[in-house]
Amino acid sequence: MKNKKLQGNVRDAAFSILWAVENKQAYSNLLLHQTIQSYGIADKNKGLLTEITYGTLQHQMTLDYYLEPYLKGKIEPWVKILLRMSLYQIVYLDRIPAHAAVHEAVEIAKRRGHGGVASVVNGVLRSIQRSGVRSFNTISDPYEKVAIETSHPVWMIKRWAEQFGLEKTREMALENNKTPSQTVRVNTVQTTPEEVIDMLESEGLDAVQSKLVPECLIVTNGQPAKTTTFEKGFITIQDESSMLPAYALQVGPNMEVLDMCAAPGGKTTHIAEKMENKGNLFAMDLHKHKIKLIEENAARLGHTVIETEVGDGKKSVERFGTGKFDRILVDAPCSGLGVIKRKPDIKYTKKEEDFARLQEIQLELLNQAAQLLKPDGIMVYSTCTVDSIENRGTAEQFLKDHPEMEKIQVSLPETLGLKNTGFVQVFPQDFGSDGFFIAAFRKKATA
Ligand SMILES: C[S@@+](CC[C@H](N)C(=O)[O-])C[C@H]1O[C@@H](n2cnc3c(N)ncnc32)[C@H](O)[C@@H]1O
Repeated sequence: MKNKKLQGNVRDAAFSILWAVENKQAYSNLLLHQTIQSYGIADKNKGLLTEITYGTLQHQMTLDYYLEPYLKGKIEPWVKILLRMSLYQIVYLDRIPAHAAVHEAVEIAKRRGHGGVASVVNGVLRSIQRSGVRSFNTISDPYEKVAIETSHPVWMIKRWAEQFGLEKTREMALENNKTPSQTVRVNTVQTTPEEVIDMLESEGLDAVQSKLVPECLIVTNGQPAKTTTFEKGFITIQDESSMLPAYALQVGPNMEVLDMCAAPGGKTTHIAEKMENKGNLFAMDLHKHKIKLIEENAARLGHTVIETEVGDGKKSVERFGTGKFDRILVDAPCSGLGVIKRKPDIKYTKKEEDFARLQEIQLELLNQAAQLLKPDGIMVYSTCTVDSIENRGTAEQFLKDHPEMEKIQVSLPETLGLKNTGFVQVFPQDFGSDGFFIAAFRKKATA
């Protein structure tokens, strides 16, 4: 393939991202920002670029299923990517006329390859356009059918089906292919939701208060990260589910608090707000470059209560000693299966063998947290995944290993209306937010 980039061209930019995701294991969300800059994509076209890139990734296996009958013989990998993204536009984007998608595909094929490739691309796309896409009804295996229909690997569908049932799995997988909503958290130390709605409106954005978490606003139009309201520290960009751990922690002013896996600081800054910026809040993370992000966020929001610390949570007793904290959040590294809607490439890069290793790390971090906690102190374990082994499995194993700890009800905003059975698993389809897990523990006063 010739590496002929066409400045300002949305489809060429989308193609280059999809190529890098498939061949260089690049992350689509990071690459999208870089590509917008390097291609000089106009503001009015950024939405379309995002839609084509994420949409193609989200529906990749379905698109391959549609393409398969037309791809006789060997086809170069880059041509397949071009076909996928063009077919995505034809099948899923009503506002793009099919002839425009085919025309753009042919132009890219000519520029990056040659006339022969362009005529194959033209032929395949026009044939599918004429005959329509094939049905899923011929797939007899029920797991494979859901996997192809929703574009998730078969092992993932089987694993979820065993844990939650096939119907719930299908609902979740379909939800994962929707566009995520944009939510922001109001910095309640500085302002109120009503004031922020007015500020955002005066900058041309539309926002409404969420019915679930009181300090959460849903932005229905515009880019909140580009506003003065954001720059001045009145809001944080955060998914609504990620706002729940600070509630579960039952944290208040003048406490000694540790956020053990803190970067980039979304939850640290929320905890600081619940502490009314009074007390001591240590924000630890293993990676130095990520610590900088916490510091930038804290400075922007005006949170002076936060002290950052590069360190390994697995060695935090060495650092802090035992019985030091009133509250500890362990927002642990996890498989991230709850955020597929935002990072569709996770579906294809995760491997089932990653899971056992993750539970080991999670248990090591929780084991340290238990020792760091004061008697009667509360710790919260959270993940952004939907997997019973890492979630309930890790939480139950932790309780077995630590008789000095007891499970407590997860404290949540009442507006959420979640039936609280001790551990809370939010599914992506419950509220349209990320999939998330929360468990809360208290150290027995006699411990
Ligand atoms: C789920 S993310 C945390 C997100 C963060 N709490 C927020 O809300 O913005 C998990 C974090 O754990 C960090 N991490 C991984 N292993 C760690 C360890 N052994 N000790 C401390 N932090 C670790 C990663 O660098 C990553 O930033």
